[in-house]
Amino acid sequence: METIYLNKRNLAAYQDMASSNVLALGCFDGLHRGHVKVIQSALQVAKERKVSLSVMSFFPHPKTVIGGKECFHYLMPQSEKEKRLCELGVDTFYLVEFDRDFAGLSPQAFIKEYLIKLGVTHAVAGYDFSYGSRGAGNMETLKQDSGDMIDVTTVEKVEYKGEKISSTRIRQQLLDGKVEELPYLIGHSYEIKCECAGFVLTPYSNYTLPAPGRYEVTLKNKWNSLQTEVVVNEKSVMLTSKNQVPLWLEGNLTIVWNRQMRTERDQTGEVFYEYSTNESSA
Ligand SMILES: Cc1cc2nc3c(=O)[nH]c(=O)nc-3n(C[C@H](O)[C@H](O)[C@H](O)COP(=O)(O)O)c2cc1C
Ligand SMILES: Nc1ncnc2c1ncn2[C@@H]1O[C@H](COP(=O)(O)OP(=O)(O)OP(=O)(O)O)[C@@H](O)[C@H]1O
Repeated sequence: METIYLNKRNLAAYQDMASSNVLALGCFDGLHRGHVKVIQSALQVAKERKVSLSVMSFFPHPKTVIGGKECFHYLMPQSEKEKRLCELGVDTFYLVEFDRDFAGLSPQAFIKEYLIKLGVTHAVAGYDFSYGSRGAGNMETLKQDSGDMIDVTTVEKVEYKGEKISSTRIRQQLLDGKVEELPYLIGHSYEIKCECAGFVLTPYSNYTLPAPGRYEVTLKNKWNSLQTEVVVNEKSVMLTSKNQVPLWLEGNLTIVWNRQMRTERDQTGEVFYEYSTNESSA
């Protein structure tokens, strides 16, 4: 998979090199089940049409530019998104620089300069995708904005428990410490890559830590895995003292968040921990 960091300065050069492709559109932070459905739908169209599959995403997240949100909780760094998109069969990943100039493009200008001139013949996105200044363009206007040059597939809402699966919902679940339910939203447990030194696990940037508390997790690298307990503080994760720390834990690790543990007190007032029981099923 080729990743192209696209901006107004290099756009013309990539337009010159463009060939026919199917494009999936959106931010895709966390690559949850709704996102995967969009990309799989686009892959199917690309196979039918025998053309390549592209994904166009925006960085930084539009909400940080439009909404002025300085502290934004990303679910995954771009490097992780690239890895997952490659596994999903994407040939070209356009990461467009989202700045105020870009946000001000009219819907028609965006479709012409960033889709038609980049060889897009079919666009795929979810039912709620929007584009162009003030988010005025949507899935109903896309074909018309392209002067009928681009066909459109709209993916219907993917839900869990009657509500849309969204990156916002996943962020909220993490901030509430409810990691047990995330496999139903993401398709697998939430994972964070980190650096382990002694008892301290320091997450790399652009992940969202679950709320402070105690969790049952799986720690893994390429060769080993260990089911254990950790305590989350403001910015770091600590192995609990009862852990025997095997040597292989030092260095790069992935934390797989399995479930939060509840704090309980026995009759003498002594604190102990139990697995939370509010697990849900699909
Ligand atoms: C060219 C362009 C201009 C945009 N301008 C705005 C804007 O002015 N206001 C806004 O809220 N969102 C704007 N957006 C962001 C979209 O509303 C939307 O968040 C983005 O296309 C990503 O889609 P997604 O949120 O479905 O992933 C713009 C998007 C594009 C592609
Ligand atoms: N649950 C869903 N069902 C179908 N399509 C979806 C779903 N969630 C997102 N999409 C589509 O996936 C693409 C990426 O969407 P986006 O990054 O805005 O995800 P999101 O989960 O809605 O994010 P946020 O909560 O930050 O708005 C868009 O085309 C969007 O319409």
